[in-house]
Amino acid sequence: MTTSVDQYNSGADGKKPVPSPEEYALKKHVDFFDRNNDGIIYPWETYQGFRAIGAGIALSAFAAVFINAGLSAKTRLGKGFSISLPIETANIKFAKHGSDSDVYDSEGRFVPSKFEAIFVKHARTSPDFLTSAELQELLKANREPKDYIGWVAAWVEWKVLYLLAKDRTGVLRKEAVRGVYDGSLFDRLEREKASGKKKAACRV
Ligand code: HEM
Ligand SMILES: [Ca+2]
Repeated sequence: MTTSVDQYNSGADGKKPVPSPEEYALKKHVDFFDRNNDGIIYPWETYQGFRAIGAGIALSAFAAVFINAGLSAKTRLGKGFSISLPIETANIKFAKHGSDSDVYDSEGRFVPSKFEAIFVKHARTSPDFLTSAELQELLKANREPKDYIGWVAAWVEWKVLYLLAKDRTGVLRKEAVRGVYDGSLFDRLEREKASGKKKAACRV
C-alpha cells in the first residue's frame, strides 16, 4: 500500500488539504487584504484593507503603491512586471526580505521560538509588551549589514504596526504582535473600527 503526504494532510472528506496553523501563517497575514478572495491582491485591495483597519487616506495610498510595487513581481514567478501590480498570495513566501525577525521561516511558517525571542530580548519594561523605544532597539538589532531594502521594509512593517495596533497607553502588546503573524489582528481591528470602538487609529 502506498501512502502519500496528501493522505496525511487531508480533511474529513479526504480531499481538501488542511494546512496546520503554522503552515501558511504568512499567507494568512496577507489574505486579509485579498478583499474578494481570488488569490490576488491588487493595489486597490491593499488600499481598502488599510482603510478597513483604521489607516487614513494618505497612509493607505502610500501602502498600496509601496507594497504592491515592491512585492508584485516577486510573487509572479517568471511572469515579470505587470502594470496593475498584482500580488499572488500563493507565492507570498517569495516576497520575504532580510533584516526581519525570522518569525516566518523560508516557507512562510510561524516559528514560535523566534516569536518568543522578540520578547525575551526586547520586552524589558514588561514581558507583555514592547514600548516604542524597545521597538526601535528590535529594528536596530535585526539589521543585517548593507541590507538597505530589508531595513526600510522592516521599519515600515513595524512602525505601521505600532501606529495602528498600539494600545491606549502607547505600547504594542504581545497578543497584538502575535495576531499580526496569522492576520487575526487585522480582523480584530476591522471589527473594532466597524463597531465604532476605535475611532481614529491614525489620521495619516
Ligand atoms: C497594516 C498592514 C500590515 C502590517 C502592520 C504589517 C506588519 C508586518 C510585520 C510586523 C511583519 C513581521 C516582520 C518581522 O518578522 O520582522 C510583516 C511581515 C510581512 N508582511 Fe506585513 N504587514 C501589513 C500588511 C502587509 C501586506 C498588505 C503585505 C503584502 C500583501 C505584507 C507582506 C508581508 C510579508 C511578505 C512579510 C514577511 C517578511 C519577512 O519575513 O521577511 N504585509 N508584516
Ligand atoms: Ca483579490
